[in-house]
Amino acid sequence: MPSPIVLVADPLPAHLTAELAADFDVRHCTGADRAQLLAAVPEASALLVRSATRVDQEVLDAAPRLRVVARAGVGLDNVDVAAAARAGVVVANAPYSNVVSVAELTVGLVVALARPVLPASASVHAGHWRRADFQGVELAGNTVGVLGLGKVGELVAVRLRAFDMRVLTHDPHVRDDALERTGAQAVSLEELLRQSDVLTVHVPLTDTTRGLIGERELSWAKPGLRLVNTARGGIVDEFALAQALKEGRLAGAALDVFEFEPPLSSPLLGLPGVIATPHIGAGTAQAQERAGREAVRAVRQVLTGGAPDPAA
Ligand SMILES: NC(=O)c1ccc[n+]([C@@H]2O[C@H](COP(=O)([O-])OP(=O)(O)OC[C@H]3O[C@@H](n4cnc5c(N)ncnc54)[C@H](O)[C@@H]3O)[C@@H](O)[C@H]2O)c1
Ligand SMILES: O=C(O)CC[C@@H](O)C(=O)O
Repeated sequence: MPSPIVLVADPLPAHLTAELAADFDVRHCTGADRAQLLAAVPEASALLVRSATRVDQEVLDAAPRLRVVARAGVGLDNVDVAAAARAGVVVANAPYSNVVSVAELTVGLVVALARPVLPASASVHAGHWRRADFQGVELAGNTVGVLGLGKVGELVAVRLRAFDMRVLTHDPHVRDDALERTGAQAVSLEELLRQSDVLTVHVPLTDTTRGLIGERELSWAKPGLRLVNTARGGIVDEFALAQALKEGRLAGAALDVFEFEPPLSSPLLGLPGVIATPHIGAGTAQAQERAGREAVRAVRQVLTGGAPDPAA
């Protein structure tokens, strides 16, 4: 009997896909366009993705043999989980694989907004020595608002408490034990914006969180707010954010994620005070290894008939 086909649609560590190739027919279509994906998927029993490949009804319809979609990462907004369930396809993600990496990048961005490290470095490289141009603010004593006190939000809160920041949170499903571990105080979304010097976004992108931080919410912002988003584009309205930055109501923003990636037409690109990174929250060797390993394990479990770990 021929080996089941495992289609690798986004880049994963090569040694992990090589391990799978010992037992399955592993085929790669990383960097493929939509038409190439649709052409490759009909034979596949398993599909391995990260955040770039959109697995929607059209892909599922084109894949009658598909038994598992394994997402090497946390967010499942690129997978139509309900459609997969209807088609009897297991969806598995790697919920703890990269949360430390995302939290560490977030803290780095919070620091980089408070102390203008990036423009100062560019200035020195350009041959200048302008110490007075790069005054920042201390984080100690500032208030950070953590929007979404889940796995990443909690790690960020604990790390920023160590900077002597006061931590507020807004999360409709917040658990008491998370509040205890972080020392965060739960407030409404409006109070979060009114009181925070730094707002950091850690909610998933869903129908209810799309546009959660828009014009109205930014009108509540404490003057000089600095905003960090390492969760998903689409949660923060990029046009409303750009307007608030241009009007000087916000002091800066750091974004690892954009509504459209790459964000070629984002109003935020080129704005002073904006730090932009190319969705690298999970971009560490350790996170990639863990996420890839969990995804590969899910594929193996489903294709060999073991009980799969459910997506979280
Ligand atoms: N930049 C990256 O590379 C990267 C990597 C990993 C995860 N992420 C993103 O980070 C997100 C968060 O990850 P996580 O592991 O902390 O998820 P999580 O599920 O553990 O936590 C999400 C939290 O958001 C809360 N929430 C949901 N709706 C809310 C709302 N309307 N207002 C306030 N809070 C709300 C939930 O109650 C939960 O506590 C992921 O969904 C993913 O999109 C990005
Ligand atoms: O594909 C990636 O590495 C990004 C993953 C990240 O956004 C996640 O949700 O886990």
